[in-house]
Amino acid sequence: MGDKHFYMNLAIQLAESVVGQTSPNPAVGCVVVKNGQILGMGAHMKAGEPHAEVNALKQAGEKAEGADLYVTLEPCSHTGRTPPCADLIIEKKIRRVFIAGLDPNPVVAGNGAAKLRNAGIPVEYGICEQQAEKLNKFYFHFMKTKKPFITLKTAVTFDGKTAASSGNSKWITSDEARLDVHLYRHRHDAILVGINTVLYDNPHLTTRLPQGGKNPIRIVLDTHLKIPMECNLLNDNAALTIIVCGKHANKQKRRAIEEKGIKVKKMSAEKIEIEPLLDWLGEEQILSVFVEGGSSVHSSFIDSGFFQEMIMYMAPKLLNDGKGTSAFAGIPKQSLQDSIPLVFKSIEQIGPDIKVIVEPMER
Ligand SMILES: Nc1c(/N=C/[C@H](O)[C@H](O)[C@H](O)COP(=O)(O)O)[nH]c(=O)[nH]c1=O
Ligand SMILES: Nc1c(N[C@@H]2O[C@H](COP(=O)(O)O)[C@@H](O)[C@H]2O)[nH]c(=O)[nH]c1=O
Ligand SMILES: [Zn+2]
Repeated sequence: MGDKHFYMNLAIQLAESVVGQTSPNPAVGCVVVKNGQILGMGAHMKAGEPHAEVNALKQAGEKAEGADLYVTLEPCSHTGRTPPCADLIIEKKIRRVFIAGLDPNPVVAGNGAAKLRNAGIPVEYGICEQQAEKLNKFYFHFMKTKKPFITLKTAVTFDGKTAASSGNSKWITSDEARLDVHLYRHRHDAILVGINTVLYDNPHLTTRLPQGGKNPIRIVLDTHLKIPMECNLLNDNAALTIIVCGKHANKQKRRAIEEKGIKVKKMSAEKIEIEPLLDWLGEEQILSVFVEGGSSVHSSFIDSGFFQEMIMYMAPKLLNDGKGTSAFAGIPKQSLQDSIPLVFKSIEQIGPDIKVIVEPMER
């Protein structure tokens, strides 16, 4: 592995360590090297704080002059909440810049690299580009679509049920699988469930990992504001919570919920439609949403065509309950031709369960 890839992999590892905490900014890592000696390493810790290049160059100090700089995203050339990194790199007299990929943010895209070249600093890019892009797939998707990246997650028995006909669903999958789910909660900006999940499970929808983790914004789709006033989500103050309702939802109920400091988003239509919801979430700078169910919510995302990834945890349990809740409750289909083509991305065992990740096939 050439030394270019060695140092870019180190920068990617730095970026990987901060995934989940930099939104709405990308997770970025940077390494400053001269004569095979690492002079500085840095990552972007949090939106609004210094960028990865600033942190790495600070560590390198005056020795940065004539050094090489490896960074997992094209250095910014604009002043958002922080000054442009490209200018700092020029000021510090860096010799060469290596970047994994261009920044899809239209404000930056290519300008950072051009600014460096115009200042006489050669820029080479495309080093470990796929790995770096995968790291920031939420950010890249958002910059392209201005809508959040949607991950659907469901947990089913071997016969595809998410609950017995009694409504009971505790528990389908193992502690190990449920712990894996909390990693996704940490990495997504928001978690979303339907009102039935709230009525049946009274969930907290918080991230409970041994190492801690960030609680995502909690979103409940509740067209008629059926949410019980005494439920956990409205009373545990664990995270920013948004209840989404339809145009005709009861005004008194809306005010009562808002008095608890909970945001109520009233859509302009009677029912909650997915595309306008995603447009609004994008405007709110929410770049990724983990949709944890239930079946009717999953099906509305699937029938709308707005989902980028689906994770299914399957337990080695056979409920064999003909009236049990099926994982999906979409509109009736005439034939298999109407099924949605998927691509299996990975299949792995987690404890006694299996975890399958699929993506919709690009049409
Ligand atoms: N019933 C199961 C799941 N059920 C998932 C539902 O969304 C449930 O409301 C939440 O997990 C509630 O829990 P919390 O208070 O938010 O931690 N998910 C799983 O992965 N396995 C299962 O067995
Ligand atoms: N996080 C990051 C970059 N993020 C880029 O800068 C934008 C945010 O700018 P600001 O509001 O000033 O923080 C963000 O949308 C993305 O285009 N750029 C970099 O050079 N290095 C970094 O570490
Ligand atoms: Zn920057």
